[in-house]
Amino acid sequence: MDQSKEQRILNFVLQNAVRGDPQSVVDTIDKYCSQKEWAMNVGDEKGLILDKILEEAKPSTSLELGTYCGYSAVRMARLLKPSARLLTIEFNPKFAAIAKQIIEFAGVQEKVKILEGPSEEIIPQLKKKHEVDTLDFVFLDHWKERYTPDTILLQECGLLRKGTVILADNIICPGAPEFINYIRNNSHFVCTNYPSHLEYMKVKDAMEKAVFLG
Ligand SMILES: O=c1[nH]cnc2c(O)c(F)c(-c3ccc(F)cc3)c(-c3ccc(F)cc3)c12
Ligand SMILES: [Mg+2]
Repeated sequence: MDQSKEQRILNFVLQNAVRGDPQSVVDTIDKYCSQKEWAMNVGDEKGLILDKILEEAKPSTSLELGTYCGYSAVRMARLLKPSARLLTIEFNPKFAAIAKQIIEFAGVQEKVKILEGPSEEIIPQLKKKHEVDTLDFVFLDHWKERYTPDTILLQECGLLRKGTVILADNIICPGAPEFINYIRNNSHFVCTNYPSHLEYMKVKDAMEKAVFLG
């Protein structure tokens, strides 16, 4: 059976990256996806914005919505302090299986837990089943139509605290206009826009940071 693009990305990592070196895994995926096959990783340019905002937040407990191949999970985990944890939710079981292998190859599996299933089902389980108190950092990078309902769900489940940082990818391309309208007109959030470009392309994109005020 023909290999999937995600399987080809995994194979390229296994053959070209350094086991246990998360930076080499990030660089190797960026090399493959910029030179061989485009893929929807946050990429190197927006990845630097993610790095800076994550380092400022110094989170103990982080949540990612949209694992895909694990690129941003590895990218974030490489910057987390040893006791910090990243939970990442992926709906597609094939993507989750690839991400598991890439996260393990990078050597960050102690910090990262992949939760397979729909975000609307898993978010309400985070406190009791996954022992989360509140979240310090949230990276929205799944389906744009879920950005707003999942942000509301996180609030309803008591998972946000004063100062929780939410960072959303793809604000321009493919765009999340409904989310932008919601979050910028919500007095419980302070928003900042970070113009950038679509991963591996010259197309304009942006990320939006929203800090929860409680
Ligand atoms: O779905 C996504 N999740 C997370 N990040 C994404 C991302 O960073 C992207 F750049 C794209 C994207 C944007 C432009 C394009 F032409 C193709 C794909 C998508 C996306 C959008 C619509 C789809 F039908 C499939 C994928 C995503
Ligand atoms: Mg994205």
